[in-house]
Amino acid sequence: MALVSLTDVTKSYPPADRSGAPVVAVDAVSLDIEPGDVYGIIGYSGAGKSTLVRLINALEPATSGSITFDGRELTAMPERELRGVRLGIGMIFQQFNLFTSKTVWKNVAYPLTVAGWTKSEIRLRVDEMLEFVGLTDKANSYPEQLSGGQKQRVGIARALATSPRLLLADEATSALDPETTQEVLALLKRVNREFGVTIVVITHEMDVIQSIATKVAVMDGGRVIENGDVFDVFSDPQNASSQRFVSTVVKGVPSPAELAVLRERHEGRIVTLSFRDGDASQASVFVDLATAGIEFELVYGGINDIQGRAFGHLTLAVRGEGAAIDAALAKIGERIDVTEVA
Ligand SMILES: Nc1ncnc2c1ncn2[C@@H]1O[C@H](COP(=O)(O)OP(=O)(O)OP(=O)(O)O)[C@@H](O)[C@H]1O
Repeated sequence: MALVSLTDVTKSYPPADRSGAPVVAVDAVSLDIEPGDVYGIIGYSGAGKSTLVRLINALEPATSGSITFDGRELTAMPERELRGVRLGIGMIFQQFNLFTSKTVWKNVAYPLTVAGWTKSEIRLRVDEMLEFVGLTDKANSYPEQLSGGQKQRVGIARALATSPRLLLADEATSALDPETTQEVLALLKRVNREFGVTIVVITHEMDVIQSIATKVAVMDGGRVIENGDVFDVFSDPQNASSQRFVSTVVKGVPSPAELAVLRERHEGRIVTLSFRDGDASQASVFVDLATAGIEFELVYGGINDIQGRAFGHLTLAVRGEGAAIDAALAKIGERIDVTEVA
């Protein structure tokens, strides 16, 4: 059973002025987040990601549709019960949202105090969490004495202290430099693997999805326009907006401008070969070209690795006798996608 299930969920806000139309922030979204998923939700600013998060952690009611958490319908639940559900959901933020007047130790202890844990239980748990995030030596520091990465590690320790089943990370690495981002993402991977916590990662950065997510939903104008396994969406995005996001991290097919440069620099025909894990091997394709007496040169592209599975687009300049090239490309085209681009 899905841990979080959204069926046809819509959230609209009243118009800013009386003559305007309502703002549909989330539009007929259906999504299943399974236990153990690291589910990435990507979209540009205004796509509806933060609204979706507020619906999942029941901070706001949906206008229509159904949302279940662990099989329980949230939409009709009384506030007292919703509070219980929220305890099962941890949250981390772009700006960390730590209490600046409390030490690191007290920040992590806070949700446990609210949940009514005893002093000795709290002591054990806070020490355990600080050790997990590698900040035992910072227990008595204040947030302002920490780097951004350390602050987010405190945020993670605090969010996980009460052992939630779901962690919502809303642009949690957007304020961090690339190296610190990778450290925090590595920590989130451990949270997922070692504690079995399901994670929803909201971001506008595709490399965050590439590093950590197992599934991804692309949002645009309040709608989920594409979703599925990260490998499938990265290796074969179906939608123009998804293609734009993918192209920020995957060097794929050359753009028209890049193609013009390639054409100037290289003689012969230019073809793009698209490889996908499970298709023909690169070696067999190159053997086919060589046996047909075709000269070839790799001029653009690369191979990507998504969770141990490879895919990529290799653009070649090929030279040789026209009919021989046609025959070889036709033979290769039976096994992988071949696009003659110039
Ligand atoms: N409380 C609100 N009242 C009115 N309109 C809202 C409210 N919250 C969000 N919206 C509108 O809903 C749309 C989606 O906003 P949302 O913040 O969910 O997008 P987002 O993808 O999270 O963008 P960002 O990354 O900039 O936060 C926007 O047009 C926004 O102006």
